[in-house]
Amino acid sequence: MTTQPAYSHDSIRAVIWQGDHLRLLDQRRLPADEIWLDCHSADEVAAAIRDLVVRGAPAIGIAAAWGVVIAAQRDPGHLDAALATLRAARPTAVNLMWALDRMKAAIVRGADAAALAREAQAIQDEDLAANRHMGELGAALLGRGVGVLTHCNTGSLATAGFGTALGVIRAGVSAGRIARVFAGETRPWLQGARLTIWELLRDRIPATLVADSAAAHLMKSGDVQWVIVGADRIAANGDVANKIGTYQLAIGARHHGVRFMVVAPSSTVDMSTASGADIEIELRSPDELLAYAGQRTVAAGAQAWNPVFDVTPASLIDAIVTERGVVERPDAGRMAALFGTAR
Ligand SMILES: CSC[C@H]1O[C@H](OP(=O)(O)O)[C@H](O)[C@@H]1O
Repeated sequence: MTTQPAYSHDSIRAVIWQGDHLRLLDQRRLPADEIWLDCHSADEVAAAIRDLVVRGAPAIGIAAAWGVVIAAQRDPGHLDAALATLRAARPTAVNLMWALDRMKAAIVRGADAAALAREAQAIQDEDLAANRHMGELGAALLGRGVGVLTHCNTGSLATAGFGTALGVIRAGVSAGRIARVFAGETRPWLQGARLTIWELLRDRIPATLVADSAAAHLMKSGDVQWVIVGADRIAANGDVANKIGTYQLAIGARHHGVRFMVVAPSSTVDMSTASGADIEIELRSPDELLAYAGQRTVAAGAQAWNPVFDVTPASLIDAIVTERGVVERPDAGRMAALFGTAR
């Protein structure tokens, strides 16, 4: 008798091509409401990326690729303008630029709207396959019965499905390697509290929410052996830009002897960026900090600084897991051995 896992793994699809427009699960409204937003132009797709209707590095690259298809169907004379608008939507996640470069290369080869749709579908399908493979590779590193802490949301909502760091967690739970999952709430936008917990509950994977500020205390307790996170851009020397708060998790992990894993497809690796110092960090509106659920929580007149990513130096990372393989103790030489010297 085979035992079926109690979880469905990747039943969530947040980016759905409808043949002539793009349907996005509105991540601003989760978990309270499951509302879909239809985009009928590249401008609408760019706005959806900018406003975090769709977010997560691979997912915004996939959405942007479909945005190019919409432009090719409706306004083929202005494809360069559509590419530029989509490219400007968010600055840090390199998957966006990677996907648009790939669509641009297809345009240069003479692709029509139908051929561009095949390219966008390939980008989406390859991401799902990469996630499944990374899940196996990452889970194999874990040991047995471990506790893990993750940050932000790196699951089906952030990708074509299954997820990057959350894919490793799904695979690790399936294989019986993970005993406990903790998710940081991920202030200020609460991707961990709102999205990761929602995804894990749908898969019937028990998870415990912790305040971001509880992470060091949790590591000290001994309940966590691995921190597992995603990435928005990985530089040639192995430095990793990821959701704000990742850097302090890596510092805490090293201090407490907790291992630190980054999981991302090769589309997140940017060998043309030498180090994390060269990565543009997105600054978002102070209002994301000054208000909560639409209600102002900070005294009028206060200022706020809201960088939404930080850079974890390669020296604090034990393993970078990609679909091409694992880079342990990453540095420029080990990265070049797997990814070459430039993309
Ligand atoms: C699967 S990568 C997800 C990645 O994207 C997040 O950022 P955001 O929610 O602002 O798009 C975060 O950095 C995650 O690690």
